[in-house]
Amino acid sequence: MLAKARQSLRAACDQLNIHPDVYEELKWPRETLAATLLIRMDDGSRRAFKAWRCRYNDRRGPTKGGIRFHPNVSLDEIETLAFWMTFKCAVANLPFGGGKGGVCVNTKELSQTELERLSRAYIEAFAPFVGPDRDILAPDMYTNGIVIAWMADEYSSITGQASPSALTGKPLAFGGTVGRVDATARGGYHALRHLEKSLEIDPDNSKVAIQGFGNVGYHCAKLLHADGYTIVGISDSSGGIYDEKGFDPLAVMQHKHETGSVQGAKGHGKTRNITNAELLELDCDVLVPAALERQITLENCDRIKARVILELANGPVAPTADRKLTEEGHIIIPDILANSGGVTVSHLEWVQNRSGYYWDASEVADHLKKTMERETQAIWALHNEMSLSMREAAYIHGLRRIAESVEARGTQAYFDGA
Ligand SMILES: NC(=O)c1ccc[n+]([C@@H]2O[C@H](COP(=O)([O-])OP(=O)(O)OC[C@H]3O[C@@H](n4cnc5c(N)ncnc54)[C@H](O)[C@@H]3O)[C@@H](O)[C@H]2O)c1
Repeated sequence: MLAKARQSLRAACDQLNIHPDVYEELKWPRETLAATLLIRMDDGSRRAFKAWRCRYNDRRGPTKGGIRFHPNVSLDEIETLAFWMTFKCAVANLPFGGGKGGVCVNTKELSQTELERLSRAYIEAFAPFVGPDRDILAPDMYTNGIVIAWMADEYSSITGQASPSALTGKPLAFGGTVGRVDATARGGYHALRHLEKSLEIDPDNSKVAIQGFGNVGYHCAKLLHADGYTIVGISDSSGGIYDEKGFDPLAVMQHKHETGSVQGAKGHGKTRNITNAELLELDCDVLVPAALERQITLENCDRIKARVILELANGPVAPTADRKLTEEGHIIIPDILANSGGVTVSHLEWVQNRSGYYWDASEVADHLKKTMERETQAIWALHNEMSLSMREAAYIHGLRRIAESVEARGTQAYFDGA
């Protein structure tokens, strides 16, 4: 994945005439640390888990990015996600570079106490890498507020002082910010709403399918449902559900809490169970991938019917599929814009922790809305002016900002006296 991301970067640098120093800086991560976490399990046995933390680029500020707990986590995935974070932070104009971390683990096989030991072991292994001015951690797939609280607690124990700003996504009582829980979904929602007119979307007559019903997918469903969109399809790791007449996301979440799956939840009409593959191919206006990367590939992109794809997951559309879908007229609101609301509010958490002054919900919400609208508008304008896909426009928008920060430190032209 990183090799592919690098190819797109090369193309964008060439197209924009960006100084070669910039590509040279961005083609590899600045540093990646690997560790093996050894955990004592509840039955007394020992288990080893592979873990990574990557700081991709810190020209615009300390690196920032989530930690993913998933059985398929790999070095390539972590470095690619850190690359995307670098651009995402630049797209949102935050004073951060990009980072990412992960542990190869199926959290469903761990007890809560084992999960706590694993979370603390992660920080123990990577503490020298981390810090409010170095690398700031956050939640990602299968790492929630309590995991971050254990990590923040461990980090404070190691450093011997309260350092809440080294991790964001903390619970409110532990220095978290209001508005973080649904920030990623809300950011994507603002991006979509801002484009509704341009894309000729009428919420009251639009059908939405959402893949993934965790933090991001659930809150997105709630926000769009409240605006009149009909949520016709929802899925999680165990499969999906479809109802032409739509679902109430709250009722589906209640069902998931009770049974562990969205399957079996009832909608407003004739509900049926579907597979995750079918969910992506549903007849709908807006498709929201909010689970894993590479869900839409060359293999299934011909069967995608949604005109608009709002990428709340990171990298859900493979590059080859992205090209094909774009040529066919689908509009893809790319991940580095669509899901940047999470890191935007994480930045506010970091600011509040550092200043010791906490904002109220409306201040956070206003800031998020303004940021999303401003950056969405800029990217939409670039997309139109330069006849680019929205993804290309978003990368170029971020790349320009990163390039400025690299060039501010001097390029070959400066040293040649040109
Ligand atoms: N949480 C954030 O603030 C944030 C920020 C930016 C991007 N993202 C991205 O959004 C995506 C979802 O993150 P989240 O925080 O909601 O995670 P989460 O762990 O809360 O939820 C993930 C959901 O995806 C489902 N899922 C897992 N495998 C699946 C599969 N094969 N098919 C369908 N569904 C599957 C799970 O059942 C769960 O409902 C990830 O790609 C993440 O990187 C999250």
